[in-house]
Parts: sequence; C-alpha cells; structure tokens
Amino acid sequence: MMRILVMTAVAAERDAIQRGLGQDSRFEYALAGVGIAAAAVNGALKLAKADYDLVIIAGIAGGFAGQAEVGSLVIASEIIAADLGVELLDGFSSLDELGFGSTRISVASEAERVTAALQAAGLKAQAAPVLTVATATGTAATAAALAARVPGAAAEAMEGFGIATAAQQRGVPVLEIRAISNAVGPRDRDAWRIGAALQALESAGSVIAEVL
Ligand SMILES: O=C(O)c1cccc(C(=O)CC[C@H]2O[C@@H](n3cnc4c(=O)[nH]cnc43)[C@H](O)[C@@H]2O)c1
Repeated sequence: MMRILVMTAVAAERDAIQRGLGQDSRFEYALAGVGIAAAAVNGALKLAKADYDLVIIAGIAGGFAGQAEVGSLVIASEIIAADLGVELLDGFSSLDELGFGSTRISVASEAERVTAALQAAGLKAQAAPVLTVATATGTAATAAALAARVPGAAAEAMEGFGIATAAQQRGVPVLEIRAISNAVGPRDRDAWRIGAALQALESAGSVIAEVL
C-alpha cells in the first residue's frame, strides 16, 4: 500500500483536502506552517520519521492574471523558488545563475495523470509552474516581474519549495496542488475567496483519491 504524506500550511487547508480524500489510510497529514522556512523544517522532520512514497503539498494560492482564475486548480508542473537569488539594479539573478544550486524542483510523474483526472471530472484545472515566494506579492510591479521571470507561472504560494526540498533530499517524489483564492498583485484581503478555494481543494481531493 502506498504511503502518502499530505502537507498544508494551515489546518483549514488540511481539513478541506482531507474531506475530499476521505477515510483512506494511504493518506497521512501534517502541517507545514506558513512560509518556506517552517515548511522545509516541518517537512524534513516528518519525512525523517517514516518512509513515504509520495508527498502532496496542498493549499490555497494566488493566481497570476490571465493564467489562473479564482476558484480554479493549479497542479505544479515544476516547483520554483522565484525570489531565491539576488536583486540587481536592473533585474534579478537566481541562485542557479549564481552557481549556488537550483531553484527548481521537478514533480512526480503522477502530476499529468492527476491533472487529466481533475479536468475529466469537470474541475477547472491546469498544470503549470507554481512559484514559492518568501514574501507574498502585494504590488502589480512585483506580479509583473515574477510573471516575466517565470513565463507561464500560474500560481504563487509560500511553502512548496521548502517541503519539496526536504522531500527531494530523501528521494521522495512530490506533487503540489493549489486552489486559487486571490489574484497575485495589489493586496486586497477582502477580495480573497478562501471559501471557494477550499471547496475546490476538497473537490480535488475526491478525484485524487480515485486516481492515485
Ligand atoms: O483565514 C482563513 O480562513 C484561511 C484559511 C486557509 C488559509 C489561509 C491562509 O491565509 C493561508 C496562507 C497561505 O496561502 C497561500 N497564499 C494564498 N494566496 C497567496 C498569495 O497571493 N501569495 C502567496 N501565498 C498565498 C500561502 O501559501 C500561505 O501560506 C487563511
């Protein structure tokens, strides 16, 4: 039997995906906390305690304009630490470009099958790069800079790369599934549709339980 670790930043996200996945003993749950540092540490601690076959990072996220609308789902085709590098007077240089490592982590082969199953179930879902940022975007300028830095990026959140780094170091494949609660850009907390995003996450869970 597969042993699958599902990590979310907060309890509301865990509860939503757990409702969808249902009573299925293949899935175990852990909270990552908010942000890349907490997520990396909590991911590493959890992964050191047991052997998992797969890690699913799940939660809500910001969606890039024209790429992912509120209430839709983004399945990471790649998990990218989009602000890990140095700011330059005329741009940004990533850790990769500096020769200090990689800011990109590949996802499990199941990503394509999961995306297809979500679409077949009638959910609005797509596979695209998901960015991990240390600071949630709050201006149109930053949103545009990130979109230009990673063409095709559909979502940004704050934990994926941390958990994925811990998983990668233990050789465990990862999936990241994000439900869009808000647009990436000028901060407007009143416009966040957390309920719709959590509902999408729950719906995704019931499909994922069938397809994995
Ligand atoms: O207030 C609530 O009820 C509630 C329920 C579930 C989750 C939250 C969060 O605030 C989770 C924070 C979490 O969300 C990700 N996120 C969402 N939108 C963005 C964004 O535009 N940019 C970056 N991250 C975003 C992120 O992963 C945070 O950890 C509240």
